[in-house]
Amino acid sequence: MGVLVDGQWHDSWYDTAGDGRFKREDAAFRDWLSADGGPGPDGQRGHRAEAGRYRLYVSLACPWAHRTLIVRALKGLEDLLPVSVVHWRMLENGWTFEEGPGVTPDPVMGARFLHQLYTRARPGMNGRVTVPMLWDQATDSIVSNESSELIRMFNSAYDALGARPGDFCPESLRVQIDAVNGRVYDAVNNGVYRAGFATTQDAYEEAVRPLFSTLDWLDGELAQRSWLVGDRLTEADIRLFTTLVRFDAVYHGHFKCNLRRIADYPGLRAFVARMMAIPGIAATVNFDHIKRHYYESHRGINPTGIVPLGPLQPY
Ligand SMILES: N[C@@H](CCC(=O)N[C@@H](CS)C(=O)NCC(=O)O)C(=O)O
Repeated sequence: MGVLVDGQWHDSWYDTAGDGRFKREDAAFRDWLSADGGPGPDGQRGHRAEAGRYRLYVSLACPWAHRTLIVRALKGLEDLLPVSVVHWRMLENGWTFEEGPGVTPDPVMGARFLHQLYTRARPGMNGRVTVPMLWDQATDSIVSNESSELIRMFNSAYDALGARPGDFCPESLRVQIDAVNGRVYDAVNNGVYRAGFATTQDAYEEAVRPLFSTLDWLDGELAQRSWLVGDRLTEADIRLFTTLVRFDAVYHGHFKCNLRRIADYPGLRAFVARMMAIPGIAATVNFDHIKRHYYESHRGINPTGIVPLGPLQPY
């Protein structure tokens, strides 16, 4: 794990010095992919969607990258938007393309490390090298490395190029979707990381308590209806799912989020099963990469790198 400083790679762990709290850095690349190359909703620089022009870099372990893989699958973008998968283990060189089951080599520059693509796009780059990342082969640069924005782009950018119909963030539900996303992001998606990477007892408890009160609330909501917003699958469900599906396998043990398991919540458990049954979604879930990434990469939390055998049947 490391960070780029003036374009040079430095091996370093997250800085929680001071109050013991993990703080997530904002994504560095925030351009927009659109059908006509026009600007994004907040005036971001636009890139025109074209078949085969872009490449999505993901880790199958990463819940943020997983969002983008799900929207890609639901929208049927497999032939329009190729994917490169990094190795699950993220140590002193960050994400790599080391050979391994499910890992795909980088065709853009034969990179060994993902940080080489980041410095190719921005030679003096400062900041973290993260997945997901969308590469533009025409401009030889990065469009975006922010998953919440990438899934909104994929939702419509390829519609005129043969994407499967489907709107996972309809205008009429957007205010509700944003409200649920905000709550789920703070307490659940990022909450598990704030618990796992905390380096003081207070910082840990400050993350775990709202995490479980939010899971209690979500369980109640999903006991009454199938989806979080309206009566259809939306982006809010996809964003919740990628954390829940990892929860019992890694967050419960490795990140010490162990007041309850998702298997103990009838509403949440049924929700994960419902998501897994949607055609295309189960194929985006790789428990081998998920478990091995967390337990083998975070040596400060799990120094031996031993990967637990359970749970027997995650889903
Ligand atoms: N805001 C980003 C966060 C992405 C992120 O933190 N990805 C993790 C993997 S789960 C990563 O690449 N971490 C490497 C690092 O922080 O150095 C997004 O949602 O796209």
